[in-house]
Amino acid sequence: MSDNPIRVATSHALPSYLDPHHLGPWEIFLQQVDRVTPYLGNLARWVETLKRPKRILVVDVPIQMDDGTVAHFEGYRVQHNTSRGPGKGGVRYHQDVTLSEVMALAAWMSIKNAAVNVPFGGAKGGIRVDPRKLSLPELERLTRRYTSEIGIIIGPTKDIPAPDVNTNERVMAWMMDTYSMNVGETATGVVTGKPISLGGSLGRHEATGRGVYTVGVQAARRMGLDIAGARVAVQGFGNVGGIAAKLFAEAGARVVAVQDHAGCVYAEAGLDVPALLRHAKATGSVAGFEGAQALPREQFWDTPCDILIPAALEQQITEANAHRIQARLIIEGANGPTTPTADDILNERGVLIVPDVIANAGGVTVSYFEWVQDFSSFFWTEEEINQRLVAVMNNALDAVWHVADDKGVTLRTATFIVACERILRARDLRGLYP
Ligand SMILES: NC(=O)C1=CN([C@@H]2O[C@H](COP(=O)(O)OP(=O)(O)OC[C@H]3O[C@@H](n4cnc5c(N)ncnc54)[C@H](O)[C@@H]3O)[C@@H](O)[C@H]2O)C=CC1
Ligand SMILES: O=C(O)CCC(=O)C(=O)O
Repeated sequence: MSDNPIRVATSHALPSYLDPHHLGPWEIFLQQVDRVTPYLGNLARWVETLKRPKRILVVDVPIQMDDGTVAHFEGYRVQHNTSRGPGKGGVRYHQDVTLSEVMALAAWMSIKNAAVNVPFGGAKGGIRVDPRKLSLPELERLTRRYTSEIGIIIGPTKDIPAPDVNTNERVMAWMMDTYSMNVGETATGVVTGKPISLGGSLGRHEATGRGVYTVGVQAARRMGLDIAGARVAVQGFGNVGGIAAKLFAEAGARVVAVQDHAGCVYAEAGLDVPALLRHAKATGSVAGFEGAQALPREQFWDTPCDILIPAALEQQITEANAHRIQARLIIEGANGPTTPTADDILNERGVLIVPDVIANAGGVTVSYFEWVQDFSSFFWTEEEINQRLVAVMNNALDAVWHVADDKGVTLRTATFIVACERILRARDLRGLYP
């Protein structure tokens, strides 16, 4: 950190574009920053930087529907912080997406990218739409129009989108194609999570779930919890939850409960995860899976288990259900699944939480590998990717574990300490103009 005595005026006022009564996940992020501030030393003078996204773009996305009418959707791209490199983070399609939610998701990307030390800032995007209600051509038109609208701020060296909830390789291919058409050259590096034949990376599809599994195994080992035979409950059975469940089952764990948006299934002896994945792919949900007991969705939180993996949406573990959770270890596959109050309850109960900003960083880590491969046009084997991924995840977890032990804080606060120091040191070194 420089000794230059820059004085930064601080103001705790919320940005005027937010409704103070409906801050949602952004409020959680602000509380997490407040918790870490006392540990930041002189860098704390820059902390307000984290409480204000660098850039916010809200776009109208009009498309022609199949019946000839024109529908308008609200889209967002938020670049939270770019002190350490271009913005990086996924794009979510969901009917409940809001600006404050995308702000929080972008901010968690800044923390996550710094925690695993990939050279990116944090960004995130979203469209307020229920994609299940669109036909495939409507979804393509929506994606292409959205990409054109945010095209003024994204780019391979500016901000690089990727998949998130309800987006996938196909959506990334459309985004890449639209951006490329608009700039007049094929720009594979503008998005990651692409199909392999379009500059995608081997291992990216599985990377987030593999990262969740990798840190889960490490954390379990440190707690003396055997993965073989451990009971695992998973909320969300998409890209992250589905693959994490598969890897835990392959390692001999019993995946006893899975809940998704439409149902919850339970089997004390362990679910047949490959069969459940086939069922969910064919029907769109785990609901109706034969060979398992159907539970009311809310009962998911009471299921006897050793490891809980929330891998759906934010604010799922709250003060209302934190007391009911029976797991000893929670590995956050989702972004922001635990509210700060629930965090405190679980910590007091001795439940170990591997926070989202480490646990689900495997996806962006392999996105970084994809971006590097696209720039060099030289592609690595899946074995190389997975080895590098496991090394990054293990090193990051080791580092934050050490900080947590050293300072007597939770893994979440330790991860925020490591990440905020990296971001704010970069900010400090860059200085202000003039
Ligand atoms: N895809 C990726 O590479 C990464 C995703 N994440 C996070 O992981 C979480 C899941 O993302 P993906 O697996 O990619 O999404 P996805 O769209 O592939 O799957 C989402 C899953 O969550 C379920 N779900 C949705 N609403 C639910 C609800 N109210 N209750 C229970 N289940 C519900 C869906 O049924 C589906 O099974 C999100 O928080 C996302 O931000 C984090 C890092 C990277
Ligand atoms: O792969 C990426 O760039 C970001 C994935 C993402 O959105 C996330 O980690 O939450």
